[in-house]
Amino acid sequence: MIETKGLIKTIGDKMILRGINLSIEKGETVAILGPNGAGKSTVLKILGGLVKASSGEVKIAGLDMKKDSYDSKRKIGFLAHNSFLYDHLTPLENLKFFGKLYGVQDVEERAKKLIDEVGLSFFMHDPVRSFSRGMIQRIAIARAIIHDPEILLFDEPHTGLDQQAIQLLNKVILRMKQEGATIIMVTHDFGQALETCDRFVIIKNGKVVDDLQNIEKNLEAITEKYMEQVASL
Ligand SMILES: Nc1ncnc2c1ncn2[C@@H]1O[C@H](COP(=O)(O)OP(=O)(O)OP(=O)(O)O)[C@@H](O)[C@H]1O
Repeated sequence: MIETKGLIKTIGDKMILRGINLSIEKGETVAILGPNGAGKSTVLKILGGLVKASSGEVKIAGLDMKKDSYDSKRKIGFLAHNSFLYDHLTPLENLKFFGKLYGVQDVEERAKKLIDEVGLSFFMHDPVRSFSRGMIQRIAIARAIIHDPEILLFDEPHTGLDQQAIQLLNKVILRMKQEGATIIMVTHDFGQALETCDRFVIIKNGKVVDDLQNIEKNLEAITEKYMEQVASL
C-alpha cells in the first residue's frame, strides 16, 4: 500500500532523512517512534505529499507520488500539527468545505455524523475560533477523515487531548482499522501506540533503526526492546 525507497531529505546543508526504506501493507497500523528531531514528521509529510523528498521514491497504492500527486493525495487523510481549519467557520461549515473539495457524497449528513462521533454536536454551529485546543483537535480529526481515506497519517494525534478525547480518538482509529484503513502514526506515546498499532518503526537520526512487528504476540519482548532503544537514544 505504501512503499518508500531510499528517501533522502536535505535542507540547506542539513541531512534530515538518510535513506528511508519502508514497505507497509494495506490494513497495517504502524507507529513511528523516535527521539526529537529524528525525522519522523518529515517522513509523514513526504508520505502525505506536503513536503518533497530530495531524492528517492514514494508509492501510494501503486501510484507514484511525484507523477500522480492528486490521485495519491485523495487516498490520504492527514492529521498534522496545523489543523487546516478555517477559524471563522463553524465545524459543520469547515467539514462541508473540505468534503466538497474531495467530492464527498451527502456531505452534510457525513459531516454531522463525524461531528457527533468526535463529541461536538452541541458546538456544531459555533465558529472554530472560540474553541479550545482539544476541541480544535477533535474537529481536525473529523476533517482528516471526511473523505473516508484508505490511508491515515497522524502526527502526534493525542497531543493536547484530555483523557475522554484520547479514548474517543482511539475509538475512531480502531473503527477505521476494522474497516481496513492503513494507519501510520507519529507519536512519543508508547502507551497510546500500543492501544492502536500492530507495528512499531523506530527512526533515529534520519534512518530506520528498528522495525518491530506483531506487537500483540510479542508484547513483552518488544516492550523490553523498545525500552532498551529509548535508553540508548
Ligand atoms: N523546514 C525546515 N527547515 C529546516 N530544518 C527543518 C525543517 N523541517 C524540519 N527540520 C529539521 O529536521 C529535523 C527533523 O525534523 P522532524 O520534525 O521531522 O523531526 P521529528 O522526529 O518529527 O521531531 P519531534 O519528535 O521533535 O517532532 C529537525 O532537526 C528539524 O529541525
